[in-house]
Amino acid sequence: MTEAVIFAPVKINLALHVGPPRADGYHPVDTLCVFPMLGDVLAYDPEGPPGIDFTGTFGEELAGEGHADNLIWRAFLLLDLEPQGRFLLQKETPIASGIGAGTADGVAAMLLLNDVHELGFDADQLRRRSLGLGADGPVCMAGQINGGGVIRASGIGERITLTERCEPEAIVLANPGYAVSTGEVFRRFDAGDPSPLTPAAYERTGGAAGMVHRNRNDLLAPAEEIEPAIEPLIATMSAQPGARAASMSGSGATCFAIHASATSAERAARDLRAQGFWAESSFILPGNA
Ligand SMILES: C[C@@](CO)(OP(=O)(O)O)[C@H](O)COP(=O)(O)OP(=O)(O)OC[C@H]1O[C@@H](n2ccc(N)nc2=O)[C@H](O)[C@@H]1O
Ligand SMILES: Nc1ncnc2c1ncn2[C@@H]1O[C@H](COP(=O)(O)OP(=O)(O)O)[C@@H](O)[C@H]1O
Repeated sequence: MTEAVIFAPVKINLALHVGPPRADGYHPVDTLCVFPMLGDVLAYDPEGPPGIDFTGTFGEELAGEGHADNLIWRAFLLLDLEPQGRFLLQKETPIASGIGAGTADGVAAMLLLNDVHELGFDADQLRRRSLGLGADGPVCMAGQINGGGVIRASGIGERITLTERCEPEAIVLANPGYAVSTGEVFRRFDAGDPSPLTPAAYERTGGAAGMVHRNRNDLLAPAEEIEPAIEPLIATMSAQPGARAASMSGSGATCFAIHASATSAERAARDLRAQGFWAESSFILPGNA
């Protein structure tokens, strides 16, 4: 068998409405996600010695954690497959940063294993099993299978209620350089005595920027309590020439801005890097459906 390679795009929550916790502690959400052409690259050699090698800008950070704890390795368990073979992860995305990159790596591993070992799981089965990667599993699986587009998820993230093509708009991502724990952000959200969940507004009018303007990220305020650099970063990104809307993704601390053109997005990312942020510009993947 030959080595197989897959790209694992990150997830951006254009909208993230959250309700008070359920009895099991998990929170109901209604979220609209898109997938920029930014992410990690995962290769798999089914005949290599068992394990994961790490490379790329953020590879070293993960190498210390060992392969058994990596979401990539969990893919074997979720597909009822005996762990085998060697992965190479080119890690180009910040860890624990609200863009579901670890989850996307796990999803990519599930897709590779399903393909290489001809396991025969269909899209529905893969989506259901991907919940074992975390609440973000199904939305990341749906996004990767669809090649992007707008994916809407509810429940705690397991119910995919919309999959639609979108425009390949220019986008900038920036991170202040601190990992923010998702669990801790949700705990702070609870301390704010949350109101019942309000559904996110979805209309194509105004594209991705319209979806940001019509909605909220309910985790922004609690994330900001943990990482005060978030609000000023959003303000900076909103004020950059060509920016049409800016917000924070997921539980943070990665922020994003939708841009009028690739040129303004590239310039904005360059300026943010010069200010010391991790920043990249790209396009939103339009998707197949
Ligand atoms: C906030 C979101 C928005 O897309 O994204 P990220 O910030 O992680 O990218 C997700 O809901 C995160 O999904 P994920 O990161 O997979 O969460 P999990 O590993 O399942 O859970 C991490 C922690 O968040 C809490 N959690 C997660 C999802 C949810 N709907 N309610 C929760 O209360 C869990 O209680 C747990 O303590
Ligand atoms: N392949 C992976 N990439 C990133 N983080 C991973 C991976 N596997 C396991 N993790 C663990 O998952 C946690 C958060 O993952 P990540 O998806 O990056 O967060 P977020 O959804 O907030 O962007 C980290 O604490 C990290 O230790």
